Amino acid sequence: MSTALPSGPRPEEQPGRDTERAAGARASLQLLGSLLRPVRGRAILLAITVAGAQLALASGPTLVSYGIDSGIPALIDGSPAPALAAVLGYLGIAVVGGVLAAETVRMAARVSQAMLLDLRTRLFRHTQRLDLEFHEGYTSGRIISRQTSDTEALRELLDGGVTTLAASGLSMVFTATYLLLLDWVSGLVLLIAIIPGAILTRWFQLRSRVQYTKQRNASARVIVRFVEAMTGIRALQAFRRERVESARYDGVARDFQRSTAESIRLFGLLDSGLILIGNVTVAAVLLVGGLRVLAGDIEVGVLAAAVLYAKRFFAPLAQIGTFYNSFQSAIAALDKLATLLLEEPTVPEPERPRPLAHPRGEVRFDGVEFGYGRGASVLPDLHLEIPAGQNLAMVGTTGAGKSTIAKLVTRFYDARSGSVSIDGVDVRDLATPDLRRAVVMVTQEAYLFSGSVAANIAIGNPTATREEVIAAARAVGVHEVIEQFPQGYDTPVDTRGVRLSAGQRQLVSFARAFLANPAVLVLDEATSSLDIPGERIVQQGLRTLLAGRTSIVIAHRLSTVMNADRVLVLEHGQIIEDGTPEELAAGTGHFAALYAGWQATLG
Ligand SMILES: Nc1ncnc2c1ncn2[C@@H]1O[C@H](COP(=O)(O)OP(=O)(O)OP(=O)(O)O)[C@@H](O)[C@H]1O
Repeated sequence: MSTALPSGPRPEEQPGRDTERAAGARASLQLLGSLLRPVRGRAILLAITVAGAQLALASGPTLVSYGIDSGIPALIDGSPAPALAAVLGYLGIAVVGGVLAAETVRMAARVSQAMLLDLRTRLFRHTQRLDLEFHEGYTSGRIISRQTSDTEALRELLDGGVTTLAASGLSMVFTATYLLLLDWVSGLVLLIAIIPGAILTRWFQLRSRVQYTKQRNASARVIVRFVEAMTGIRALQAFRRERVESARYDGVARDFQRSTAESIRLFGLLDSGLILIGNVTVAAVLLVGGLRVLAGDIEVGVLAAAVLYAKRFFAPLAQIGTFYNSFQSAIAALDKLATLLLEEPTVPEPERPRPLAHPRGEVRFDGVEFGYGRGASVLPDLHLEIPAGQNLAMVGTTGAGKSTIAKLVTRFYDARSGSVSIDGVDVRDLATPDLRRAVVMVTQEAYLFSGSVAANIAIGNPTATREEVIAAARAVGVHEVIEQFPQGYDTPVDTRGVRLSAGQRQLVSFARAFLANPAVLVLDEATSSLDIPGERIVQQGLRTLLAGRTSIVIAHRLSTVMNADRVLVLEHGQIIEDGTPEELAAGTGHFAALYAGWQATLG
């Protein structure tokens, strides 16, 4: 499994062509739309609540002006009702605004969490469905960031960002509107002040976009250095590279520190700039309003309200600026997620699958030509017939195409031309469950999922009873080993339970395959050298597993090869020798030389 994280801008982040961008934006919008659809009722209610809260809060200064201009004179005249109405009104909108604002947070969290849950499960199901070609090309580091940092970026935006942005925008619109209605001259002063505010915000956006990219890249480099050093810790310590690696890590960590400090400085400039513009606007409104009060054009209460409006107008701009980066990264994340969700498996399900109820296990390659992606041919023209029940061992130099043949039988990939068939049925015409029942692949890594040993074996056949699981373990010779674990078959195989040795893992994966009981077994034999008793047990288990079924084994051990019914020697995707092990060993070809070499090492 590759854990390499890309350094620098990832290919998907590099500027694409306009059409691709437009397609990406369309895909993003479609994804957002499809996530919103199930929660649209709640989202509309949320929008109404946000608008209601802002409308209520923005009416505060108007009530103040009413209180000053109408309430106080009436109070002096002995009528307290208008002043009381103003005070109670103000209290009322404070309560309504507060309640609605709190409700906004609660509702936004519910809407966003529902959308994110939907997105997360969709992502998991989708990436799980995608074929090996996709997974071999898409590094695990990237797939992890889709599920983590990208969904997190979206969460930040959906949880609070969108509502804050909407609330800020609405607050500015309502504030300006109220002021224009109350006194259009003061409103005009406010609108003029928008110009420097907008220029400053735009400047900040441009600078911060550059700075933010720098910061993200610097942060990615810190992670890459860390992951590389930790995954290569054995080599690092063995070759005493600690000092060199520390120096390299210090370098990237310092870069990250510098770019973060620069980002904070930019925020500081935006904030103080906006405060300055806000205060100058307040002074201008006060000056213009004061003169108008003196001239008798407006009342003092209106001036007070105008000053309050001017003060509250610029506050949300800083928030919009702060959210700009989150907004940017959420858009980028959405684009990447939408692109991933549009990936289609390159091995499609057949439209009209042909049944294969009782496979015998005859495998045929007819004129198969295959290469990865658009790359050169790995298998130029393969013809191969494996009768049902034959044990076939494949040997050959590295890169000869052995694993590729295995991946075509299991239909992890499709041939470019020609056909691969089982019992005369093209694998492309088999429904996935039929194919997976007929062909099982056991890989070198013998992957164990977290859970008990029994659960790991039962993956071969989820409907198997405990007796059947034990019988499978017995058959491949791992029963006694499992019995010795603290909780026997119920022992967890993760950090809470036992750590299985390489040989034990192989045996558990043999038991799993035995339980699956496929007609065709494809096996990439592990290269790991076991101690001799371990080796013998594994060999015995292997023999039981292979007995009575067709098997294609990428063989690394002489004993496996010599036990096979037939051996293929491959070179550059071509079969250069084909025969029984004895025949080939007695001949003068590649296998004979390989056999002689093996014999020599055995001493
Ligand atoms: N996912 C892939 N994408 C592109 N090329 C690949 C991929 N997997 C294998 N290849 C190429 O296909 C050729 C055959 O590889 P394959 O893994 O089938 O060889 P192999 O005989 O199994 O080798 P080994 O014994 O080293 O595992 C090699 O040239 C390899 O570089």
